[in-house]
Amino acid sequence: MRTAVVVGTGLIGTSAGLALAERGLTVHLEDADPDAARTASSLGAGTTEPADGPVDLAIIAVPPALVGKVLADCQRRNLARWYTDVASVKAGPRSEVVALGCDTTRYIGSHPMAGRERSGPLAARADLFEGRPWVLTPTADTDTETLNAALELVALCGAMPIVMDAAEHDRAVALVSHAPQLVSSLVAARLEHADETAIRLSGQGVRDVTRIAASNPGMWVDILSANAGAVADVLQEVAADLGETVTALRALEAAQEGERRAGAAGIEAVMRRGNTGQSRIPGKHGSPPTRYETVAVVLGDQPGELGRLFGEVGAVGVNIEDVAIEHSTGQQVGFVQLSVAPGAVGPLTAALRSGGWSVRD
Ligand SMILES: NC(=O)c1ccc[n+]([C@@H]2O[C@H](COP(=O)([O-])OP(=O)(O)OC[C@H]3O[C@@H](n4cnc5c(N)ncnc54)[C@H](O)[C@@H]3O)[C@@H](O)[C@H]2O)c1
Ligand SMILES: O=C(O)C(=O)C[C@]1(C(=O)O)C=C[C@@H](O)C=C1
Repeated sequence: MRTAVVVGTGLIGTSAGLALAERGLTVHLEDADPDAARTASSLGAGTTEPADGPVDLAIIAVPPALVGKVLADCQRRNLARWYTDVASVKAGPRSEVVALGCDTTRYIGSHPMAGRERSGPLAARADLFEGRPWVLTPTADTDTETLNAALELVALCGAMPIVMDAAEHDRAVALVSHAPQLVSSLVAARLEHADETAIRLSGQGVRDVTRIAASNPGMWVDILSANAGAVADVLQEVAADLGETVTALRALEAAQEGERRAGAAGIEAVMRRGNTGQSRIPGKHGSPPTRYETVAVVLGDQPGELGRLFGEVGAVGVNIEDVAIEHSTGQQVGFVQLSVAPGAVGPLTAALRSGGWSVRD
């Protein structure tokens, strides 16, 4: 595979573009929002120039409810030889693809089990998929060549392919992704009106449990709408466990020692079941996660500054692994924090300073 087009250059599409471009593929970028495609391109994920003929693989990285419509449009434009999508649910998009009369021999559903609580191209990173499972959902009519193209995509992104049936996939992710997302949101929702004195004490525990509560609500309504029954089944079991846990906690406050002992046993049981469940979660396969360091650049609030900065970083030959932008209220400047490999900090700082950029110590 030598050429690809990414349709939808948000978090996942841009991360895939970065990984493929890093491995020497020519990647074309498209998005309904031209700014998103331009930003992805300035990060090094590919070009916004259209391809001059069909590419090898089209990667459709749009919200789940749009997969069918976007695939039909891409096939009508003969954008690629093979097509895949990366949506977090698989059965719903597949039904729409069939209903819209798409060529299913050249399409395979897929889902990288890697992501972040942030959306958009600026949250993308080239190593997002490294060592992660990437589900492929071929059907009887999927051409072998289509499956092979998807397997090559997974390998190029450093992920681990797992072939599954779409419905089986959706039941599995209800348990390991969709219900945990809602539980995280529910825990974080308790903080909404909490007293500031309590919030100030937040340590790593609550941060770990609520990280994904920062996720995009619109995208999750889309995902959960396509898997509501399976997620409700998991949450109903969680609710039953919660009910028993509340009863056990109330018993811990009882006057009678026997009742208190029963309460302690109930809490210990749920903690032990949690230990067992947690110990079953496999570690990240493949290479250990890379550690990055930050280079903080002061940016004037003028159009095109961000693109100019990314261009200069690219010219120095440094990969931007992550970006955070902080605007100072009432000031015409912002700070851009570029995450880069530790070895790149010195040369990048020197190059940017000599190019007239203000880099914070
Ligand atoms: N966020 C995650 O953690 C994660 C992980 C794995 C898979 N996914 C799946 O990947 C897909 C993309 O998610 P994301 O997190 O990258 O979202 P995102 O919001 O960061 O990006 C989605 C992009 O799609 C674009 N888009 C919308 N409609 C379009 C259209 N008709 N044509 C072209 N572009 C269009 C948007 O402008 C946006 O740039 C979703 O299907 C999601 O379920 C997400
Ligand atoms: O780690 C995160 O922030 C995620 O959102 C990742 C996560 C997950 O639940 O593991 C979320 C949804 C995607 O479909 C795949 C991955």
